[in-house]
Amino acid sequence: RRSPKRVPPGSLGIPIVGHSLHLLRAMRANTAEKWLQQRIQKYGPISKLSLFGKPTVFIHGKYANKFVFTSDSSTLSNSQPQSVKELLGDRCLLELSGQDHKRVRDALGLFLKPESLKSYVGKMDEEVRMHIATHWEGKQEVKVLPLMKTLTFNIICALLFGIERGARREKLVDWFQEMIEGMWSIPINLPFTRYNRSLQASASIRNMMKHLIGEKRRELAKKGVNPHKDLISSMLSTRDENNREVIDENEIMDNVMLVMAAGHDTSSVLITFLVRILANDPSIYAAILKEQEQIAQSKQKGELLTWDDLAKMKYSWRAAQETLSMVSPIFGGFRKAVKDIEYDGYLIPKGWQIFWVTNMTHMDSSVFPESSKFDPARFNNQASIPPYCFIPFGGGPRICPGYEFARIETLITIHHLVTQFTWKLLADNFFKRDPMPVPTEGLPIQIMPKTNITS
Ligand code: HEM
Repeated sequence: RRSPKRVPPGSLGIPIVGHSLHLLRAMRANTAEKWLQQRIQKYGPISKLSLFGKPTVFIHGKYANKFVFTSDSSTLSNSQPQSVKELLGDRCLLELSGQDHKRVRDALGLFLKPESLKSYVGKMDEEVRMHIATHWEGKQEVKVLPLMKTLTFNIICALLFGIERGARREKLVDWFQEMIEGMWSIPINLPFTRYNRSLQASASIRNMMKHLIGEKRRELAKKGVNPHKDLISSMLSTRDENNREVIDENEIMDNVMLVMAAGHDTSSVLITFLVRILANDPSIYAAILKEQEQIAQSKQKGELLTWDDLAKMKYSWRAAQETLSMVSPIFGGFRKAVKDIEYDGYLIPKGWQIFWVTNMTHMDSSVFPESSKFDPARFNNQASIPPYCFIPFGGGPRICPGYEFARIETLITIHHLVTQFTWKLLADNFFKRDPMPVPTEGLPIQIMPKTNITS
């Protein structure tokens, strides 16, 4: 019998740096899962290490996922590495717990719930058409990842924040890329560090956002303005029974930063890797094309897609889910022990981090047979997937609120790409994690428009 006072095996490494460099190096070589498997072989299923300046316990498997996603705020709080907290701010959803988390999440949820999203489908379709006309038509080669980041960022700016196209959006997209690259980094702020560059980008974004929030506030003061026309206006207008603002300006700022970062960098990865699969596997391409052509044929020329059309894209979404399973945009996450916790016979001391990893269960053959085979059919019967095993969007009360938003933009984009183009990869299949998956050279492809193929 183990003593309940014993912390898990492993070592905490050297102060501050700990194992962060090992993990980050393995992520860049795309061997992070192997690195974690080696830890499991050496120390067993639970082990201690030190990541991003904090003592950490690594746990995995379906019970670990359930523990992470369902423990309430008296046991676990959400905790991000110091770098994430500094870059996004300490009032963003990722840092809030209990009632505070619920209050802010409810306000965001107003915009991201399916009933609201139904009305965005046509607008999203317009953004995707405009993107393809500008960046794909007439081209022979494109780089998919940077283009998908531009597209998903434009969608977020237009639909959620009402930020017009132009210089402001373009500056923002560059700053966000710079900021996101330092999300998981050792928090040493010296002029030559990645962390320092990300902090500078974060400060520039905040400055611009401050002006934007001011503009929205002034607009709201005018008569007849719809207080729910975008996410910022809506958060500024949410009042309690005493007509006081429910979400203060710091919370608005930090959550705008979070939604912009979380909302575009993830979906762009999903669409990019789906494009990669379609280039590698003609049978998946053919099945998606069949489904999408049936929908295209049912529409007039130029008619926008609708919510009902999306409901017919069942196979396409299963292929997207399988892509998420194989290359999860989010590698994993952190929680913090609010008190001493006894977990599987070990002590997790108060204040320590808990590190969960997304695709440890996706790649577990006892849960997903032949897990390394790309097989969208495993999602035919969603109820057959055991709870807390397919977790690209997390789970429990913190499950990603942008799930539907991501589904809609992915399906609309894939609809237009497969019905208008075929493509061929121009680089190898390697990808690194930085911390998001980045394919070699951003996935350059040769594109052939459909009309040229048939003529
Ligand atoms: C393929 C696309 C996406 C993936 C794979 C993804 C994945 C995730 C994951 C794993 C989490 C963390 C869950 C946890 O800690 O338990 C999360 C949280 C979050 N995501 Fe997403 N996400 C995606 C798209 C989006 C979009 C489009 C938005 C917004 C428009 C969004 C907004 C958020 C927010 C605000 C949170 C924090 C939720 C909270 O702490 O309560 N995500 N996402």
